[in-house]
Amino acid sequence: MAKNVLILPGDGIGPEIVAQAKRVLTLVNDQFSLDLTFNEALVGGAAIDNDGVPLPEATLEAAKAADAILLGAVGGPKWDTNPDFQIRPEKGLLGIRSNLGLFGNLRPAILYPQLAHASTLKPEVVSGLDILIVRELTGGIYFGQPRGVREKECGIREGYNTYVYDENEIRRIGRVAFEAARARNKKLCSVDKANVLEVTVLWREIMEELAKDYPDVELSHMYVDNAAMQLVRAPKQFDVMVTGNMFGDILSDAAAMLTGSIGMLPSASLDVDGKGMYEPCHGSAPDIAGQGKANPLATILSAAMMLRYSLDAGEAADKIEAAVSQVLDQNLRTADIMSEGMQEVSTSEMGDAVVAALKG
Ligand SMILES: NC(=O)C1=CN([C@@H]2O[C@H](COP(=O)(O)OP(=O)(O)OC[C@H]3O[C@@H](n4cnc5c(N)ncnc54)[C@H](O)[C@@H]3O)[C@@H](O)[C@H]2O)C=CC1
Ligand SMILES: CC(C)CC(=O)C(=O)O
Ligand SMILES: [Mg+2]
Repeated sequence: MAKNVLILPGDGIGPEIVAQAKRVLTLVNDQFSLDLTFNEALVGGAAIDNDGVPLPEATLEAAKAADAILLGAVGGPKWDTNPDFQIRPEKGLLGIRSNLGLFGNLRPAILYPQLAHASTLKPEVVSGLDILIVRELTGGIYFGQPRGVREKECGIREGYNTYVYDENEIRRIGRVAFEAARARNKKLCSVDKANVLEVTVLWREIMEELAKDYPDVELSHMYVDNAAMQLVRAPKQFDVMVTGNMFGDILSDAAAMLTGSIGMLPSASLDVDGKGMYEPCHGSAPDIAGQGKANPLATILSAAMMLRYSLDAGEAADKIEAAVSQVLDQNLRTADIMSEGMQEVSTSEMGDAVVAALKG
């Protein structure tokens, strides 16, 4: 039966990187007779420009109807000064995540051995790195109410947000993380700030409670400030990390650099049934948009995750990941992962190389 993939290019480098991932998907669709169909819709700044809102009703309906979603990135300076905070590109992305219940964000940080020298960290610190950050995606301070900017009685303005998780939200992301750890090296580190924030005292308590169901998984806890430090000091001590929305956002960008570039880090955002949206961990990179400099590999690897997790096409996913490895073996590098002796290529040339490797 045909399966529909909704493509949301978004803003900045979004359309450039998604175009390369779509070429790859179109090719494996033929090679593996996957019977995929593709639709496209607007989200983020592109949707604000066209429809006046970052998440048009038609886009949300198409997202709900799709079997899987591939997103580029949203945002950019053009919309950053919009006085109505609801009419910001990022609200479009957050709206899809919450409306579709995509609470489970998997962000694997894997160092391709060919890129050991592209990382800003010493090769011996990062070589062989393979960690998974499990980030809660539809709760925490990014969604908590109340929020806003108000005026105090004295006339001074104050901004406020609410960091809130209920125990069910913690339990369901905890289960995702324990299951992932069970399928990997059976080590789970829960990251919190339980020395300061009550919400994360509860988080820690629920993780401990869940641990009783997973006696084969070794659970540890770490404060987020230490976790940020440990990630750059000795990242290979981690197997799976689980944390809330904001801490996961920050730690995964830090983890991205361990792999050589944020342009290498894919992600999956899954609901309770495993339906998902797939996107690179980075943003719309306005500083390099339109210049053919963006690394499309995180998006191509996100497409591979989509095939594996939502479209029952694990073999096609394996083939894409092998093709990415092959182009790195050919010494082809976009600017962000460029190092001495390598050949610098543009976004579309990197796409050409992956397509050529897939055609073998
Ligand atoms: N998922 C999403 O759609 C996200 C959107 N954003 C939005 O993106 C915009 C820019 O945010 P920034 O903080 O600058 O983060 P960013 O991730 O867009 O860029 C940070 C740095 O990494 C570089 N970079 C990012 N992706 C790259 C790639 N594929 N290849 C090569 N270099 C790459 C950029 O050139 C920039 O120097 C903002 O409007 C922000 O809100 C930020 C993060 C996630
Ligand atoms: C809404 C996004 C801008 C959040 C983000 O940075 C991310 O999901 O990585
Ligand atoms: Mg982020």
